[in-house]
Amino acid sequence: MNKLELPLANKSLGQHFLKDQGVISRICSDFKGEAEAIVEIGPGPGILTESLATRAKEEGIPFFVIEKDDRFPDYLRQFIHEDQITMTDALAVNLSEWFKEKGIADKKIWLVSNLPYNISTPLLINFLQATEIKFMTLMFQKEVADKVFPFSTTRNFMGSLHALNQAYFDSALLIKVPPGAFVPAPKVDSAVLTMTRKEIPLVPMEEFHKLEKFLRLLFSQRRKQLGGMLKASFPIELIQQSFESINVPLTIRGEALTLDQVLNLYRMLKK
Ligand SMILES: C[S@@+](CC[C@H](N)C(=O)[O-])C[C@H]1O[C@@H](n2cnc3c(N)ncnc32)[C@H](O)[C@@H]1O
Repeated sequence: MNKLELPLANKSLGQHFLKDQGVISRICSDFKGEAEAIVEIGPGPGILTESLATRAKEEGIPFFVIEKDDRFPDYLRQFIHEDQITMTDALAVNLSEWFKEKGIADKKIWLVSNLPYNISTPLLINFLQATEIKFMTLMFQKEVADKVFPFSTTRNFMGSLHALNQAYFDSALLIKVPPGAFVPAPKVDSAVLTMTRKEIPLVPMEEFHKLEKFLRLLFSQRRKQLGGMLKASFPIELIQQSFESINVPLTIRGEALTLDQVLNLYRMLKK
């Protein structure tokens, strides 16, 4: 059968279709021999899905996708079976329940996505909390990738997304991707991160929301001195004591903290 022509991209669903074979094969060959099940979010017309389906078959491992755009099942059925496709809003899915339904909750799940950029951060936050996901290969807009895992600067550059991600995953840059690798070309550069869940999280998963809330506060005004900013939320003596114990002045700005310092502050100031 001839492959169906690519449909028109729907910008409101963040659709930019990958066309660069080099990028496609780098993504699809990540975590070879380690993943026990594959999940793709936002397969679209199946550009990554085709290679992922071949790999899943070769390795004899289950493969499922979640897509929101009703136009795509016809395309996806060229590569996978109807039962492997869930048509819904990925943001609304309780992933742990869904993994159970699919019979893959006890497998080491590898999640792959060329993310819809408009919702990449809330999706990532959901992925971090689904502990069945052990590996991720995710395409982000470069600026967002850089916040998750700062790779384009050599100086320390702490932020809330970076700290949250590093508490649960070890990350690295897999590949930078120029706009020309997609149709239609986005206005921004992109980057793919490869991420492995830490065996022991730096902060227990039960405290995820508490940590997230604390980090939002800590990095809410990046340019402000932390001591002054935190005064509105914590007693000054506690702030002084905490900063002394991690050996930083009250005048420090959030972005200059190390991950250890951020997490120690969290442990001392959490409510
Ligand atoms: C950047 S495109 C990637 C398409 C294809 N995987 C590729 O690599 O070329 C993002 C995909 O996510 C889908 N998408 C957008 N919002 C979604 C949502 N809330 N839930 C599930 N899929 C969504 C889009 O329809 C689109 O197929």
